[in-house]
Amino acid sequence: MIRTQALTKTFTVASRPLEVLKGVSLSIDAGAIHGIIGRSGAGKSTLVRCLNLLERPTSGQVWVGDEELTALDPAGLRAARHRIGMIFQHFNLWSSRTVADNIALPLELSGWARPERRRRVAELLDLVGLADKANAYPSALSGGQKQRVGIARALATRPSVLLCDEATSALDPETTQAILELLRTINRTFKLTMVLITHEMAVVRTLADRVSVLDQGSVIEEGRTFEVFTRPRTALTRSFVNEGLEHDLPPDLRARLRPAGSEGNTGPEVWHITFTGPAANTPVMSELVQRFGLSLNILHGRIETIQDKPFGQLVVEADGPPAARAAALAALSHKNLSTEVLGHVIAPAHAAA
Ligand SMILES: Nc1ncnc2c1ncn2[C@@H]1O[C@H](COP(=O)(O)OP(=O)(O)OP(=O)(O)O)[C@@H](O)[C@H]1O
Repeated sequence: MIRTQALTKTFTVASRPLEVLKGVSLSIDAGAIHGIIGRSGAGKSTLVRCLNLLERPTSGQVWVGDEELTALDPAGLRAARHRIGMIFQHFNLWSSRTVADNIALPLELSGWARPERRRRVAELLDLVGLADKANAYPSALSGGQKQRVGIARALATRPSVLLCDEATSALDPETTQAILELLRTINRTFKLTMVLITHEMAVVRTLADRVSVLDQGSVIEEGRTFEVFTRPRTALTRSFVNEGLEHDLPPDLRARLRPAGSEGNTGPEVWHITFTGPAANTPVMSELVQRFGLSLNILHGRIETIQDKPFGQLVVEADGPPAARAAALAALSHKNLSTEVLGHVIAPAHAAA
């Protein structure tokens, strides 16, 4: 449904070229929800704005359906944009228009007659649960309600694609969940293809079928969300997946944690083990103790779900001779468990020094 080929975008900032997208090729199936994650400044917003040509790429092509948007004339592009909805972090509603009139705007622009507009707006208000707010003004709505209006407006002309630029970043966690559920329902009911740009990993975990990781204008990792999150291949993706993990460690231990491989690595190590599939049902920990004579101290554990599939994460402090630890890590890898050495723990006296 959406394809980009070697997309580049260079801005000119203070008379100097700033290369923000460096050859991005994406392919997103019809009906899929595709997440794009990356650090601030990675180029996510620029990329999503290039998908509907709000931003014209410097080079490369964009297709939506069978149509190459980058080859269209202005009239063709205006027509194509009716098939691509977009929602924004700050909703972008017209404050002087009522909720119903905000939703009707794209219908007016594409020439719908008044009776059809009225019918379509009523349908959309029902869909997003705001039938009783038709005549309210945006200033009288909560953030979640404003985003519901944004979603209704984006869907007004029955697009086949919905672009979501940080759609829940301005909302509290509870409202975020409600909006994500609405987006999921819309995706399933209308088989709408969605692109989610976000820095919130929970959003991607909950909704996205696939995810691309953008770093300094290039896609460095792409795959099914479950695979990318349970087996990250790059350090950047690992840091997204492990977000918050270090904060869940006991403060005393966190203060004594040093990077793996740094000097004085004689103390216990801290391992982060991710359990997926059949291995989650085997007594892995007791095997490590019995077979390798390790002493294991469980520091933190959590079960998360990605699109309703559970996976476990365990952080343990592993003590024992280096050879036994290495053998245990090899055994974990043999069981197809993903293990990362987060670091080693130095003695309290050492840390004080
Ligand atoms: N219109 C523009 N003119 C000049 N520079 C721009 C323009 N739009 C974006 N940039 C620059 O491009 C880079 C990428 O910005 P972009 O907003 O795409 O990143 P992002 O990954 O969405 O970041 P964030 O998560 O912080 O929104 C930044 O350095 C930004 O300053």
